[in-house]
Amino acid sequence: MSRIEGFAPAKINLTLHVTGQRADGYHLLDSLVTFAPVGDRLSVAPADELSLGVTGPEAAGVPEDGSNLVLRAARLLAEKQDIRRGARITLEKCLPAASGIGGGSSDAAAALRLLARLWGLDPLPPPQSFAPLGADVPMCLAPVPQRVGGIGEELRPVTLPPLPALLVNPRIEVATPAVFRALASKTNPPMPDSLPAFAGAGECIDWLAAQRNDLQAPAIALAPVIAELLARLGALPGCRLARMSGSGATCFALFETPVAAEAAAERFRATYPGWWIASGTLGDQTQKAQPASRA
Ligand SMILES: C[C@@](CO)(OP(=O)(O)O)[C@H](O)COP(=O)(O)OP(=O)(O)OC[C@H]1O[C@@H](n2ccc(N)nc2=O)[C@H](O)[C@@H]1O
Ligand SMILES: Nc1ncnc2c1ncn2[C@@H]1O[C@H](COP(=O)(O)OP(=O)(O)O)[C@@H](O)[C@H]1O
Repeated sequence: MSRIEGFAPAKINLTLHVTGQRADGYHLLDSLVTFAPVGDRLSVAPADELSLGVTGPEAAGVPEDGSNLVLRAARLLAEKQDIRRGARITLEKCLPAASGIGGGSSDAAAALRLLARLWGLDPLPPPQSFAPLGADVPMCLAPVPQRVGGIGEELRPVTLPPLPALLVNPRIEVATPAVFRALASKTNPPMPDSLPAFAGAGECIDWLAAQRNDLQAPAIALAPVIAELLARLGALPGCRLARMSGSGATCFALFETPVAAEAAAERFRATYPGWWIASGTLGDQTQKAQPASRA
C-alpha cells in the first residue's frame, strides 16, 4: 500500500446547550452537531517512524511537533493497539485553527481513520477511548449529524435534512477555556427530549432557531466583533438563522437553498476579503471522508 488520502470535515455545533458542570471543571453539553463539506486534507504513507508535515492556506501557527492532535492521535492509537510501525503523515490545513469548528479534532479523527486502514486495524477502538485527545474528538470519528451529551462522549446519531450554509470566521481567536469561564450560568435547560421529524430545511431551521448556543453571549463579551458578524449574516437575503459554532469565533448562516447560500458567500467574499468564508450543505460527510488509496 503506498498512500492513503482522507478528509477532515469542519464540525458545526448547530446548537450548544451547556447544562451543568462536573467537579473537574468540564461542562456538560447537549449539542446538535453536523459536518460541512469543507475541511482539511490528510494523507498517510508507510514509514518506520511517525512524522508529520503541515501545509496549506491555514497552516500558519499550527504546530508541526508532537503537540499536533494528528501526532497525538497516531501515538495513542499505536500504543493502544501495540503497533510497532510508523507513518509519514501530511496535513493540508484549510480550516482556520482555534475557531470553534473542531479543525484539530477532526484532523485527529481523520488520522485515526487513515491509520486504521494503513495498519490494518478494523474496527477502531470505540470513539470514547479517544476522549483523552479532546472533548470534540469522539464526535468527529463518524462525521454524521448527531446529538452529543456528557462532555462530548455521549453520541446519538440523528436524522436532519441537508442544511445549506455559509460559514464565516472574522479572523479573531477566542480561547475555548476563556469562553467557558465567561459563561454566567453553567446550568441551562437542555434541548427537548426528542427531535421532531423534519419535512425539510425550512422546518428544521425554525426548530433550531428556538434552541441556543450558550457560549455565544460569553464569546461576544470577549470579542464583540462576533455580534457584528451575526447581525450582518442575519441581514443577508434568504438567511433564516445566524449563530456561532462551538466556542467561536466562526459563525454560520442557514438558508433554504444552496443557491442562496452560495450567493451570500459571494457577497461576503467581495465585502470582507480578509475573512475566512466558505459555503456548502451541512450533513453526513461519511462518503467524502472515506479513506482512498492512491498509487
Ligand atoms: C466547545 C466545543 C463544542 O463542541 O467545541 P470547540 O469550540 O472547541 O470547537 C467543545 O466542547 C470543545 O472541545 P475541545 O476543544 O476538544 O475541548 P478540550 O480540548 O477537551 O478542552 C479545552 C477546554 O475547554 C473546556 N471544556 C471543553 C469541553 C467541555 N465539555 N467542557 C469544558 O469546560 C475546558 O476548559 C477545557 O480545558
Ligand atoms: N491539527 C491541528 N489543527 C489545528 N490546531 C491544532 C492541531 N493540532 C493541535 N492544534 C492546536 O489546537 C488548538 C485548537 O485548535 P482547533 O481544534 O482548530 O480549535 P477548536 O477547538 O476551537 O475547534 C489550536 O490553538 C492549535 O494550537
